[in-house]
Amino acid sequence: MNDVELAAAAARAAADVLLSLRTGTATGTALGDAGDAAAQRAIAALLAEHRPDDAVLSEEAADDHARLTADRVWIVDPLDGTKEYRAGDRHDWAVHVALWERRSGGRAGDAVGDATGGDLTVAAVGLPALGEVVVTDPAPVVPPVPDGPLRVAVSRSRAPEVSRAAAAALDGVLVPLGSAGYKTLAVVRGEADAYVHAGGMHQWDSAAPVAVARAAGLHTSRLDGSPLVYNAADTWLPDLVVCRPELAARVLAAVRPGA
Ligand SMILES: Nc1ncnc2c1ncn2[C@@H]1O[C@H](COP(=O)(O)O)[C@@H](OP(=O)(O)O)[C@H]1O
Ligand SMILES: [Mg+2]
Repeated sequence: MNDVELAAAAARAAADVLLSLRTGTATGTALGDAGDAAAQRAIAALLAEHRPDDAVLSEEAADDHARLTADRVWIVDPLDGTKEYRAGDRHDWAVHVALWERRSGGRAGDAVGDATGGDLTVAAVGLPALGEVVVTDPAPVVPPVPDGPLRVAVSRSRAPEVSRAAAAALDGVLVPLGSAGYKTLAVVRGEADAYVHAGGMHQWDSAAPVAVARAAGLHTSRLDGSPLVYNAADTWLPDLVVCRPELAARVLAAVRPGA
């Protein structure tokens, strides 16, 4: 099994346990907690079996700083959009499995290009409620823009002000959705044209979806236009823009800090 096949298998394994828990008796917070834990176990077991020497950074496990000197680090969010998952009848939640690899010659703290000496290389994002797993290879093909106003995906529970600025700059409309993975994949799958977030997030919330979005040819960056850096010591990665490349200049002009 190569890396992308492993990422997809891990996302599928997590999707299976999450879907099966959702048809059981647990509801609300108990369902969210059970889902987080079961999806973490499913992914961790596959990674440990097939890549025992790789490091892992997961929302649901202690952060082992050995990852900072490792050559290969899986960045995992076993269940992104926990609120939407536990709502029971929503489809906007996701499973994130990404691989970060050190560039040849890249050192910890390397300041060249990406500040961590490496970057995301492979990923799978599971959209269990849709029965889909979207991967970096084969790269997804973004459908053409449909007629109608441009659509900016935004957190349904904490919509940042900059998302409104982006929608205004595009003469577009806001589409409130849960899960950073689902919103990024909404742009990949042509349900939205941009996704703008600010105010807080961690590396695992965006790593796998951003890798898939990059593979699909979409623009991905921080609000200030700088690259999204993964496997940094601090897991906090608080803002991002994912959009069709032809919209990037207009979106960034509207959301840049101080704009
Ligand atoms: N201000 C913030 N601080 C920390 N995490 C945030 C955040 N805003 C969003 N997130 C995280 O990003 C993911 C998507 O959020 P949203 O659905 O609001 O867009 C969620 O991940 P989890 O569901 O894995 O916790 C959420 O917890
Ligand atoms: Mg998350």
